[in-house]
Amino acid sequence: MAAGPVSATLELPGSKSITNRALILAALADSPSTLTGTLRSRDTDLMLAGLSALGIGVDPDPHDPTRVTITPAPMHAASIDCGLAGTVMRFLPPAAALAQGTVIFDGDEQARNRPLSTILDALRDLGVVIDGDRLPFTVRAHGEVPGGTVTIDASGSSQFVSGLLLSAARYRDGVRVRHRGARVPSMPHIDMTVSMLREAGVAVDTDTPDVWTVAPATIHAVDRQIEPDLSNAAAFLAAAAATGGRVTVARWPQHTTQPGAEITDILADMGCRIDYSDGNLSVTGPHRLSALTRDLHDVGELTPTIAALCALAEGQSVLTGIAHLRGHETDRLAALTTEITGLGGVCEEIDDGLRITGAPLHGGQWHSYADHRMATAGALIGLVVPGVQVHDIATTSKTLPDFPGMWDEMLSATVESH
Ligand SMILES: O=C(O)C1=C[C@@H](OP(=O)(O)O)[C@@H](O)[C@H](O)C1
Ligand SMILES: C=C(OP(=O)(O)O)C(=O)O
Repeated sequence: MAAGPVSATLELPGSKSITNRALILAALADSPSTLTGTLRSRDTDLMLAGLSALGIGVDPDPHDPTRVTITPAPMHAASIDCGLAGTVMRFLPPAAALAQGTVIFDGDEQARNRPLSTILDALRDLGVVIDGDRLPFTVRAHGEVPGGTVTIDASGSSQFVSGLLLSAARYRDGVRVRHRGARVPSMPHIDMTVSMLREAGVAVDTDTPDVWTVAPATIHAVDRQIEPDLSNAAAFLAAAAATGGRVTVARWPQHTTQPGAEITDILADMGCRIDYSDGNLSVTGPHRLSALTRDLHDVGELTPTIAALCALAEGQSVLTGIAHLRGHETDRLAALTTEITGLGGVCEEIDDGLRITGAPLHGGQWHSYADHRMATAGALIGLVVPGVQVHDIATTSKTLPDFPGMWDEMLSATVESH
């Protein structure tokens, strides 16, 4: 529990989404790249380990592990652990298809349920030989991929499109991806992919909606400074919202492709005040949070944080556009419903989202389902509800290994300021 309204200033480590894109692009580039401020967490370390297993040079600075030099090299046979990371299981196979040899992919037991066949079928259509439709699967690579046009239904995950585009310039004929189906979620994450490809000198045609075309091209090395992870920042900003306190996140980018930036708009809708000055973003929580009715289709990964706040808000919230969260780290709609209800809250699953009505909550167990964002959502509720026990808080190491330390730091800064 927080001793009162939280009051803290924090620095967040690098963005998971930018780090894992930058690593793939650096591995496929024409010369070495140095990435500064990379996220070092389970998801990004699995990406580093996967690239290294394929033969790519991976050299963290011994004095600063967030500064990593990636040296492209011919890729060879390897065994790769994807853990539970969507960005590894969907971004690495298209790159591994350019190796010379057999590449075996596996991951956590729970990762075997995550949707994957869409991108594996797409790779088959582009000329890659793959055994299997989900983890574990094997890519039988022979150094070249023909490429071409492929039609997929990406309504289950934007990462199917991003994964194909990131390696497309290295395929013989490039790649044109056409989406056919219900709308693609997390579209800003695809825009992030396109923008990073363009920064690496790769032309991407996005003139036709739901069609992305990458011509064969050299991927140029880019030395990047990775921005702080704004989706991870969201949990800390939400702490200000939940307690009526004030949290400042330093180095908040003025312009960003990270969808997590939308948290400010969402918190403002719930009654928070947002201030931005000199690169610092501050959120001040209201006395009582207002309910929220919102389509979260573009920012699905913020859902656990927002749902936790809705459980604490006054009135009925309706979160829509997030049916695809059933294929995230866990079925997040079911998990949030079970855990919020377990603390006496009112939460029900609807077709494409959640309906949550603010109600007095009581203490109890909050299960994390190996999902980093479920764990942080439980911690958030535990700030204002006595006796909430979050199981397996260590699962936050997926994208923020020091979450428990940073959370404690935020709370101790709060006590000092009272
Ligand atoms: O490309 C990315 O970096 C991501 C895309 C989104 O995936 P979905 O489109 O599967 O939601 C997001 O939820 C995930 O956390 C990261
Ligand atoms: C959905 C998420 O992760 P992944 O990259 O594993 O899909 C997430 O971080 O909320």
